[in-house]
Amino acid sequence: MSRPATTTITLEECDKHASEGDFWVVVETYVLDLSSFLQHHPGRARKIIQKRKELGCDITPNFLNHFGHTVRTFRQACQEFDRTQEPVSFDFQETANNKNAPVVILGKIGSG
Ligand code: HEM
Repeated sequence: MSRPATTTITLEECDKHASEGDFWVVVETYVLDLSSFLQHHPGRARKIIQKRKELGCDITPNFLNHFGHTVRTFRQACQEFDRTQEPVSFDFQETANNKNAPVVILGKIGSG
């Protein structure tokens, strides 16, 4: 069964969102909007920006080096996205008190 078009995003589209105020990355085919979260990343904004410059928008291997609880929080949000097929906004425990720093799963990489 095909997915609704709104949840399928091309790599080319993701590539365009590379500025600090408009910053998307891909982890395990999920497209994440980190525009709000970037400045609150516990490992500093520049770590993510630097990896994105080196690798392009898919930073999967680097994200998967994180603590287990960070990866688990991400995967739970992915499950919710798969269930609802709608964008999912979530907080990591490190930034949960700062409601201005959600990560949003916008969709999944596909051919459009
Ligand atoms: C979707 C959310 C996140 C993304 C996309 C992300 C991405 C990244 C990337 C690409 C790096 C660079 C790794 C490298 O240099 O190889 C990094 C480093 C780091 N991240 Fe995250 N991260 C996220 C969430 C978090 C959270 C929730 C924490 C809190 C536990 C965290 C803590 C760190 C720390 C401490 C480092 C620095 C490690 C070092 O000094 O080399 N990140 N992150």
